[in-house]
Amino acid sequence: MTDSDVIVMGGGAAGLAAATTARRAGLGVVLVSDGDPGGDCTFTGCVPSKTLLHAAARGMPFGEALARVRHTVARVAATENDDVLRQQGINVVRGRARFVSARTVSVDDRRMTARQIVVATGARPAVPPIPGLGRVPLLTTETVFDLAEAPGSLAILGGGAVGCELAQAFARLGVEVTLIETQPRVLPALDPEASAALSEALTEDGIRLRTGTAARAARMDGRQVLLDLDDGETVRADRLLVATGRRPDTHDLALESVGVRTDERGFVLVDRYMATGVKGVSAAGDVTGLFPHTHGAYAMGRIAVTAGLRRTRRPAFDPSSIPMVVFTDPEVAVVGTAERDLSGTSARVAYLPMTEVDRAITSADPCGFVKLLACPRRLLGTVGGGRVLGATIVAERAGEMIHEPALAMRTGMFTGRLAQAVHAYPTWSLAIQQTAAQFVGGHGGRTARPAGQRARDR
Ligand SMILES: Cc1cc2nc3c(=O)[nH]c(=O)nc-3n(C[C@H](O)[C@H](O)[C@H](O)COP(=O)(O)OP(=O)(O)OC[C@H]3O[C@@H](n4cnc5c(N)ncnc54)[C@H](O)[C@@H]3O)c2cc1C
Ligand SMILES: NC(=O)c1ccc[n+]([C@@H]2O[C@H](COP(=O)([O-])OP(=O)(O)OC[C@H]3O[C@@H](n4cnc5c(N)ncnc54)[C@H](O)[C@@H]3O)[C@@H](O)[C@H]2O)c1
Repeated sequence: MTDSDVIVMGGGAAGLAAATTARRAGLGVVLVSDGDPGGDCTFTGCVPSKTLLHAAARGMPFGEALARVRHTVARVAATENDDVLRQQGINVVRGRARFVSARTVSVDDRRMTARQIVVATGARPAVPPIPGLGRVPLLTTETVFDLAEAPGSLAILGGGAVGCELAQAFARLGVEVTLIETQPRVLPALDPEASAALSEALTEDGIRLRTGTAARAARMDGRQVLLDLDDGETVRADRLLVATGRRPDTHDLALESVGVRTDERGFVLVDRYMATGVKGVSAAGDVTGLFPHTHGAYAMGRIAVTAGLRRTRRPAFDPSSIPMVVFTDPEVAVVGTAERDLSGTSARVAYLPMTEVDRAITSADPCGFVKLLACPRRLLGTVGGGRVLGATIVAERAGEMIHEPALAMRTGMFTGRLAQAVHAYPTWSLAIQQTAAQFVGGHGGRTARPAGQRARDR
């Protein structure tokens, strides 16, 4: 029996953050990982997908692009492997962890106890119950980066972040891509204008978008996959990638035996301190379903440990000002509240198309926009432009630009400060200054409008 202060189940972003935070606090830590530390982000998520997008944008041949992916994954994995963790004093145990009690975990025939246990077991691709799909050799994000050669054609189910990013990467690598999304638009959870701008870009890349329709059956015809869609069309492709979301990896943890509650999809229920309600047991990362991105997983992993250490001023997880980015070209970046949730309120919207931003004009294709949302401040009203509630940016560098409004939100800044701060010319970020100026006077004839009201001039 091994005894320690903290046992972390899972070696992905959340688990690594929990383990390193605990170690830095001087605690004895056991990290149980059933695979190489790094998890989804390093091996099957962010790192391979961003490398593939980068290689595809530079016109690399498929074989070279996939070799680049393997090389990059190995490079990142080497920064967080067992040796690196052991040097930090983290005791890495390989195997699959399972609860024996709220203080005891088993890994194969080994038992370990700790005062605190962090569940950070992540999520796995979810495959929808489409008749015939079980008999089709499908790809998921766990296998797509292992392809030895380029398929001639690829059908992708799901137009979320994975579907859009990989559709563009494969299309630019010369693969004929059809993207099928049940909702009426790609990235259905985001601002409709962002979906429209990205749809245009994906279509320009030669991707066939089939939105607002579902596959009702899947079958093989020789070596090809056939998908019968609701609207009567049959999509034929050499390979099929399923990117329809993820399910939590909790089925064999014996959570119920220790009283840890899950929602109807199996995600672990936690409060804002990442506590499960069972004393000493917390959870972090994708397994909670709260904010399924690496930086969210890191933040949750840190909080799961630090909140357990402190009685007062406990850090809490607050995703309201954490940005997320879809790394397509153009990038789509979002933080905070969306315009559709502000209709009928006193919130105002400032909008600037990239066709009016000099840096975008100097690039080949000035597509996209910046949209900032702000509301009056208590007692002060719209003085100083109010405070920032959210932003959606579609632009070549949207992923970098989004952090300025995110910081404004996090620090409760007056929106007008973004307009006052002199930005360098001609940067992409200058678009933030120009958009913010619409809350405090105007810019280029544009002023902020009430949320939910369509602008006359796009
Ligand atoms: C294709 C793709 C691209 C993505 N791109 C981005 C991006 O660009 N930016 C971004 O922020 N996010 C991105 N994400 C999301 C990001 O990868 C995840 O949000 C993040 O990796 C979640 O980390 P986690 O630690 O919660 O879970 P995971 O990384 O899944 O880690 C959980 C680990 O626990 C292990 N495990 C499971 N059960 C047990 C057990 N019983 N015992 C021991 N170990 C166990 C698992 O094998 C895994 O290694 C992407 C995801 C995908 C699929
Ligand atoms: N850049 C990033 O931060 C990034 C990139 C990729 C993935 N991720 C994360 O990884 C996770 C998985 O991404 P994802 O894109 O698979 O999930 P998702 O939930 O973001 O998107 C899944 C999409 O599939 C659609 N869908 C569901 N069932 C379908 C069906 N039967 N046929 C066609 N479409 C269907 C949904 O409407 C949705 O648009 C998400 O949590 C995502 O946030 C993040």
